[in-house]
Amino acid sequence: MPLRLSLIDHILASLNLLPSPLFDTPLVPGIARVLVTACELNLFDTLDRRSLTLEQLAEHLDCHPDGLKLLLQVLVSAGYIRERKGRYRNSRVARRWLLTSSPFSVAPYVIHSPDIVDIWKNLPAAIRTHQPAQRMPYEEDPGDPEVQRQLARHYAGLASLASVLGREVIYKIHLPRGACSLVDIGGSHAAYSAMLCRKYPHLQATVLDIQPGIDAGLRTVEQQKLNKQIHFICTDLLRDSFEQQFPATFDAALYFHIAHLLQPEQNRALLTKVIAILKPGGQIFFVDQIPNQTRYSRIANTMVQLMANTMEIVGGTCYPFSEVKDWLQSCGMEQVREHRLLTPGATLISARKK
Ligand SMILES: C[S@@+](CC[C@H](N)C(=O)[O-])C[C@H]1O[C@@H](n2cnc3c(N)ncnc32)[C@H](O)[C@@H]1O
Repeated sequence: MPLRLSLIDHILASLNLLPSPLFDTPLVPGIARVLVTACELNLFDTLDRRSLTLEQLAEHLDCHPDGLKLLLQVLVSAGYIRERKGRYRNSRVARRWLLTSSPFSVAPYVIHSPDIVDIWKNLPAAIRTHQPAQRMPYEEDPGDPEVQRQLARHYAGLASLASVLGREVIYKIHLPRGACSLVDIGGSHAAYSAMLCRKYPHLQATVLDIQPGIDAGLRTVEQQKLNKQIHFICTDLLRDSFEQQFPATFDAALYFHIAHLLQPEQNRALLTKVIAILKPGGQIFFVDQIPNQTRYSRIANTMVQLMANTMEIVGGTCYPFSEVKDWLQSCGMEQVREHRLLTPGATLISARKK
């Protein structure tokens, strides 16, 4: 965790004797920038399974030792690096969450996070006007090399998030016996489809997305050798008709992290199209940041609140369970259930077509 308070810090802060707002800024954004820099330098992978002296590490990373030492001091204070007798090694947190070799690595999401921070420069405008202050990255010109780099960071970040959240979500998804077809709405990197295809080896998944998302998904499919099970269709979810393209034959649909991008009427319209291509008895699985889900996790609530602020800037928001349930029921779904997840900030909702 970036801010690790000592007992004395904690007591003084709870007595309101410390200027706590100065921890939130500039201290936390400063630690965040240090962490992003360390990931971009590949510092944690360089320390994988070994400890190095400052000079050795500086040589590997092509850095000046005096500059690197300042970065390392913050990483040690923040708990990402340990230092003993002049040698540096990864902490437990870094080994589990930041190493490329770890199945739980969120390093690509850390590297993508400055793109999210950049959106927040438009927060005052969005708060004042309650209108989108900038476009979603998907609406930018995909031919622009800077947009291509940003989207590549975005999809890599989302795929790494899937490696953490996906295990829990996929464990909770139970497809009916004999289910063989899945449609993954805006599934891009295809990481969730890939996990479900491994859980259900007879499943055929169809991922619908724009071309840059599909390019990310094709890399997943190639790495995991799932090209016989996962297929892609380039489509505009909002504008294109589904029924002409697909017969109503899907056993299940994933609607993961799509709702927060859209306005309520757009969600209703898209869900209507998705549900129309499900078989009777077919299931939809919906994952998103749902407000007010937990009283016990302040982190989870703050993450959802920040996501709602971020989405407000680009024309979306986070929706409560009652609203999602209403959309699903009005589109002909029943048995709408929410499933709490341990991973903070996400909720799974499932429903069945009548
Ligand atoms: C927030 S991402 C979610 C990706 C994935 N489902 C997940 O949970 O990680 C939203 C996805 O919707 C796709 N998308 C956004 N607008 C779209 C549109 N109009 N047509 C097709 N795909 C779209 C994006 O490319 C992206 O893959």
